[in-house]
Formats: sequence, structure tokens, C-alpha cells
Amino acid sequence: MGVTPIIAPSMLSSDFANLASEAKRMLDFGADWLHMDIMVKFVHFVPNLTIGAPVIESLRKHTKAFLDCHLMVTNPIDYVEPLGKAGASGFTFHVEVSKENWQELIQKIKSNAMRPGVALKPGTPIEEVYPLVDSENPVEMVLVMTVEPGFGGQKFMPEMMDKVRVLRKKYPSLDIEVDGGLGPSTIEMAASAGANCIVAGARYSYIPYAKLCFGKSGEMLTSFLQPRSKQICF
Ligand SMILES: O=C(CO)[C@@H](O)[C@H](O)COP(=O)(O)O
Ligand SMILES: [Fe+2]
Repeated sequence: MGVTPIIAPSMLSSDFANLASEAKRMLDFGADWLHMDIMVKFVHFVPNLTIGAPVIESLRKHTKAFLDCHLMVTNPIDYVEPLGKAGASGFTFHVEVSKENWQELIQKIKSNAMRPGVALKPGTPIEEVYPLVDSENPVEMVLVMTVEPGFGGQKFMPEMMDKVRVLRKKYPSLDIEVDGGLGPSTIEMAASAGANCIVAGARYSYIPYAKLCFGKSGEMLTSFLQPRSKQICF
């Protein structure tokens, strides 16, 4: 399988007043990316308001890490230039709000030197992302939401693993990210289904655990050392 395991703690659950040191702590513990949840409590996409380009710009001054931005907004195209200028690395928009302009969006994300990804909410059928992956100018990652977007700390939806399995079978080398409710009891399920990119609220103890789920050389282990890995981490 041509994918690399990526552990991307979500900084949504970190102390925003100490974002730079929280980010360093995650990276020191082995995080590969930093997952940045950009939400605007506006026209009902999510009932929450989090961070925007100014925060990404400030954080960029403190780290060279891949900043994996997850846009929970109704108008992602308006954020492409500001986030590109701010130093974002990945730009993942929601398919539900981009049906009319995803081609333009992908093009614009790439021309602003970011990596495009598409996310889908739990109620959205997986088939909706196929055209974006099959396109001549495709997204490079699919983010399967395993909670309703809006808040950290929610319960993982195991039924979303069917989407991950179908995607992995169809696209062996696609980056598949799972986001929401990932932790000790769910990371293994997601990795076994075929997810290679694990977002989890910024709890550093999950990072080594998540890494163990993939094995040292990056292969996905479906029956890894459960008792031992759990002892090491918790
Ligand atoms: O996008 C979102 C929520 O909308 C996520 O990135 C969460 O922030 C993940 O937090 P946990 O579920 O791991 O606490
Ligand atoms: Fe997210």
C-alpha cells in the first residue's frame, strides 16, 4: 500500500493561549502533522467559531510542521488565499458546500501552494467524493468525518468505517484521514479499515499509540500488539 501513516493531533482541544508550545509538545511526541480546525459560526455549517488565518500565520512563525487545515465553513474558496499567505500546508474543504465549484477550488488551493483534500460529513454518501478523486486535477486526501463536525470530544461513529473500507479498496494509494472521536479504543479500528491519517484531539498520549497501530515500517497491522501497546501508553 503506497500510503504513509500520519498522526495529526487536532489543536482544537489545546490551550489557545499557549498554541506554539502546545504545537511543539505534539511534535516532540511524534506528531506528523498539526490538524487545525477552522470553523465559522456562520450560515449554519457548524455551530462553533474557532480559528482563522491570523492564528495560522502566528503559529507558522513557531513551527515548520505541516499545518493540516480542515475548513468547516460554507464558503471555503474565500479562505484559500488568506490561508495560503498565512502558511497553511493542507486545505481540506467539505464536499457538501463545494458541489458547484470544487474544480476551481482545487485549482486555487494548488496555485496557492497547498495540498487539497475533501471532507465529508457522516450523513454524506461516499460516492460524492469520487469525482474529486478521479478528476484530472484531483484532491490528494479524503477526510472521513467520524463525528458530526463542530466540536472536539464527541463519540466515534464506527459505522463510518464502511466508507473507509470502500475508499481504501477503490484507491490503494490515497491518503484517507479519519477525524473525530479517535482514541485508544478506536484508532485500531480506523487503521484496520484502511485509514492512514489519524486526527485525534491534542492528547499527546495518543500519538505513540497511534504509531503502534501502523507498525514501524508503516504497514497497517490489523492485529497488532494490543495488550503491550496499551500498557506502554496508558
Ligand atoms: O473537525 C473536528 C471536529 O469538527 C475534529 O478535528 C475534532 O477537533 C477532533 O477532536 P476529537 O474528536 O479527537 O476530540
Ligand atoms: Fe477536524
